Amino acid sequence: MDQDAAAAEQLIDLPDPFEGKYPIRVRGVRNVFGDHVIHEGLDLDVRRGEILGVVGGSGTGKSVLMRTIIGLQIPESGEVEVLGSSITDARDDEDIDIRSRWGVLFQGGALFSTLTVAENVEVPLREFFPEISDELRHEIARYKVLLSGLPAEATSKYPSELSGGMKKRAGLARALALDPELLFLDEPTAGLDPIGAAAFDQLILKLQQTLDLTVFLITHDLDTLYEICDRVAVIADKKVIAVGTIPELLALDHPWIQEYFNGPRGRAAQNAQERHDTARHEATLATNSDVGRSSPDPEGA
Ligand SMILES: Nc1ncnc2c1ncn2[C@@H]1O[C@H](COP(=O)(O)OP(=O)(O)OP(=O)(O)O)[C@@H](O)[C@H]1O
Repeated sequence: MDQDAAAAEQLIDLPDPFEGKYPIRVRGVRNVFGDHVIHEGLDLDVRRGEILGVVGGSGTGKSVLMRTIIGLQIPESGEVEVLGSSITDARDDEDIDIRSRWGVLFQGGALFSTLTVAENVEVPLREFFPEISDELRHEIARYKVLLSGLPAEATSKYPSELSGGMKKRAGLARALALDPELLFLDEPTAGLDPIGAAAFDQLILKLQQTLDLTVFLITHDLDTLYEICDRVAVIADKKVIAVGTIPELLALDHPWIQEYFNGPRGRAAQNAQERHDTARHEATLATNSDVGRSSPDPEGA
């Protein structure tokens, strides 16, 4: 090999500088438990500022993938890069630095049962910012609880005193404690009634827009996918077999994708979404025509 070719190969081998477009990049991940292969050659890019829904049949490895991305599961091979830093190669201090830039809502909330809601929210603040005063830490926790849609009284309640929906909101408040750039949500609407689930969807959407979050959202909830996800990643056959908008996925002829989105529940969610879109459109038209009626006539007629 001549010198130029060797130099070119070296350049190609250099890692891409992090330009912020893909805060999460997963390449060739293989996860195995015993002789059970969960992921084989799994790739995924998550775009900055999107809500990415992650779907797949039960046991296909959605939670294992999330745990791999946040460094709780070490893959047998492959690479995971978050915010430009390798998770798979991270030294301890780097790892801690990156951990403070994401928030996680685990299935079931994973709240400490012996701590109040506010104390739960304070846990990451104590860990990453031990220098801040008690007063400021209490104030931040209270603010995050309110931001998550809980009443102020909830701060002093214990998890056992909360409904399922309130527990999710408390878990969300804790996930938001450090003003994260990335939010990981594992089945956030599971176990909520349809009204509670829809409200939680809207809360996630509002927070994502207000706080400029990138959201990795594992769900089985078709309404959530239609209502708030920008794109959806489908896990099947041990890898991400497709990523795209729902119309893009519907154009694929993979049997699981077709059954999922075009089965009875998928069609019901699609119809519900169409009805919502029509209602929103009509409401916008009605508001605009009201505004038109009450506005002064620009021509002075
Ligand atoms: N620590 C572990 N040890 C052994 N097996 C595990 C471990 N964690 C997960 N698994 C197995 O890996 C597979 C994928 O699990 P995972 O929880 O990621 O599935 P999932 O797609 O999130 O499923 P669900 O939709 O039902 O929550 C399952 O068969 C599970 O039993």
